[in-house]
Amino acid sequence: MHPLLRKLPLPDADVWYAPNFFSAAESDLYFTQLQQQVTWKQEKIRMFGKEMPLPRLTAWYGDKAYTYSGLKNEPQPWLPVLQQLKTQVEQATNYSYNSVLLNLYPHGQSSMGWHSDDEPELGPEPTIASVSFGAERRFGFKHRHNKAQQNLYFTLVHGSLLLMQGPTQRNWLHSITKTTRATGHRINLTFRNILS
Ligand SMILES: O=C(O)CCC(=O)C(=O)O
Ligand SMILES: [Fe+2]
Repeated sequence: MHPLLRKLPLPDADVWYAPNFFSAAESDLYFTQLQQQVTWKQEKIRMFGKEMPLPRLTAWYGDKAYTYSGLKNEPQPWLPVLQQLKTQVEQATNYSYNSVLLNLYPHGQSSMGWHSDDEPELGPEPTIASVSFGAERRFGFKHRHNKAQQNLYFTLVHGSLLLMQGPTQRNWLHSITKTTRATGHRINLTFRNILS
């Protein structure tokens, strides 16, 4: 494992975190490039028979289509900046990815509800590498089976790398919680490998 990645204390999981995976200068540059070059979309999902805008902007790049939150995502072709990030993340995590989901959270009320990345096309024990730039946000973990296990929260900082693998998705949900604090833009990328 890359020396900057430290194992987080979650039972029944395999989660690693490197707060300063990218330097400050590198992170600032990536943040600006991603904000400007990515084609960000405001997607809608059907919930309880109603069309609801997702509480964040998203983009999907890579080699394969993917169904997420009930949406069929047709991929856009890789951008050089995304390919460069992918290579760095692949070297650090010793794994290869063929897709990336990007999320842009414009303010503190922009969020992601509790979910697992457990779609069948990710396989039984998906490896997911998550990179964050911009504003710091709280990332929550909730155990799916053990009600006595309290939720655990970590702050994902500018230039950080989070790696979730093994039984993590089977045993835990995760989320980005809302905050009433004034918060700037945050960009997150989750690199995934879609099986065919
Ligand atoms: O923004 C984040 O850190 C979480 C993203 C996430 O969980 C996802 O895209 O599935
Ligand atoms: Fe997720």
